[in-house]
Amino acid sequence: MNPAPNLVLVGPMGSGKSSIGRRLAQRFGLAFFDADREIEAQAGASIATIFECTGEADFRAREQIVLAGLLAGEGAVIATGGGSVLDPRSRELLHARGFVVHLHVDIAQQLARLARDRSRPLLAGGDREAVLRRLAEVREPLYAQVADLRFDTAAMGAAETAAKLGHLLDARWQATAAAKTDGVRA
Ligand SMILES: Nc1ncnc2c1ncn2[C@@H]1O[C@H](COP(=O)(O)OP(=O)(O)OP(=O)(O)O)[C@@H](O)[C@H]1O
Ligand SMILES: O=C(O)C1=C[C@@H](O)[C@@H](O)[C@H](O)C1
Ligand SMILES: [Mg+2]
Repeated sequence: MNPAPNLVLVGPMGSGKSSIGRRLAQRFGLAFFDADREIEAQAGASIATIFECTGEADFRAREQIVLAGLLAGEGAVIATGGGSVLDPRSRELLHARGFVVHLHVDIAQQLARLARDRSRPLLAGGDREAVLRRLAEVREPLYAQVADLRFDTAAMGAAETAAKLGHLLDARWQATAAAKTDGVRA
């Protein structure tokens, strides 16, 4: 059984990890952390600048360290970055320290949701659809590997997704967390 000290959202860019995570934290009265924003705060630079100046490998190293730090805590909702599952150490920690929800979205929806976005460096050059397909091929099995629950967000807006997922988690995660963690606001 998963001790589930944290509620963690994984999934591809535009699946709603940040927007849904913030709403779920409000619903459950828990702290909210967005790993991408924590990386930026620690680096004193935007993700785009990190990619540009020190490269993706440096970003991934930072991502692993930040995620490990967040997962060491308890009682939080954590929105991960889309590539957080690439690192095997992160996958192990996600499994050990979180009730992990895989937010699923199809590529057409991703393209629509991110159409105006200019902050994600992996989408900065050229054929966005091809990039998203390539990322999905590698990552979808990894999201599935770490997930306790898969939730399809395709047909819903952000508020409805958060409400429906929150309701599902009342039974699935909240009960587990309340029974299994000591002193955690659950
Ligand atoms: N279920 C949803 N329905 C409609 N729009 C959504 C939904 N979830 C998120 N969005 C919108 O899609 C955009 C991207 O969402 P968000 O930033 O939460 O994705 P993310 O999974 O955190 O991406 P990343 O991995 O790049 O951090 C935002 O503008 C958000 O409002
Ligand atoms: O899917 C990815 O690899 C990324 C997703 C974002 O959350 C950021 O972590 C960054 O833009 C890279
Ligand atoms: Mg995000």
